[in-house]
Amino acid sequence: MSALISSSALTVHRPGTSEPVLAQVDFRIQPGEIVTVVGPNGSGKSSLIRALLGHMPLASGRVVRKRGLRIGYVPQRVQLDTAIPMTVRRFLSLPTRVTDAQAEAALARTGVAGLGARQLTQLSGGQFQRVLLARALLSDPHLLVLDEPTQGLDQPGIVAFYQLIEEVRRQTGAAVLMVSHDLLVVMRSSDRVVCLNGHVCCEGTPQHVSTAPEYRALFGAEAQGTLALYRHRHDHDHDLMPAGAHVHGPGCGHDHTAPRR
Ligand SMILES: Nc1ncnc2c1ncn2[C@@H]1O[C@H](COP(=O)(O)OP(=O)(O)OP(=O)(O)O)[C@@H](O)[C@H]1O
Repeated sequence: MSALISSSALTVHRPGTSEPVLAQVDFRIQPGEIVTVVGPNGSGKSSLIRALLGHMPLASGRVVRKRGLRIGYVPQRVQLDTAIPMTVRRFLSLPTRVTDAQAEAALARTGVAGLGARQLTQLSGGQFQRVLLARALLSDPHLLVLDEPTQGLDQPGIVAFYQLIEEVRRQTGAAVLMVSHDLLVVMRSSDRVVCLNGHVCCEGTPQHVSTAPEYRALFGAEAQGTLALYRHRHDHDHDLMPAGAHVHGPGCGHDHTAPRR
């Protein structure tokens, strides 16, 4: 299966800096995959997204986007000019005009049906994120790209938004590339995680990344929480079997050094 976007040895500089913001990044995302990029502030996550989308020049390396690739992009920040009133319906027709039926269907799909007449400035943070997602879906994308889509949401709002992303993937088959700081939710919802700090520190399944020393060094105490998630995702019960006698199911791979439940 050919990748939707791939990069090899991608290196980018920011204006006025001599050190690369990102160095030698090899990356790929396949159709239907959910890939999340994590990393500390300033580690180059947004730069990677922008370079992959062709929104910033490469210092060296290569990016290949599949021919005819349709991308739905939800940027990290949207500047709303509060002096210019704009309804959700009108916003959905920017930059490409859509019919009322298309607009309403997109809002329904992201759980904000009936908000078309509302002013953008009157939406809650969670509603606004869903409207942004609805707009990104209007182009029927092969790939959804979301840069910190849950910023400013509370924990239930974050969980609900990720559930929505998984639902959208199920319904549309679109791949999803995300930047996120919500480590626990990321680990539950992604197929693959890329841990970045100017270069790729580690990558792989959430289970692999959460146990990688590089990830634990970067995220410290927070990493313990995601590790615990896997230590408790056993496929058998220790209490029912004598010590050492249990059998692992495929992919269980839990840590025997962890305290037993
Ligand atoms: N417009 C810009 N001009 C110059 N340097 C920039 C610009 N935008 C970002 N940088 C620098 O590039 C580096 C990487 O920034 P980037 O926004 O890619 O990181 P990030 O991992 O997405 O950070 P965050 O988690 O804080 O959003 C940082 O050192 C930042 O200061």
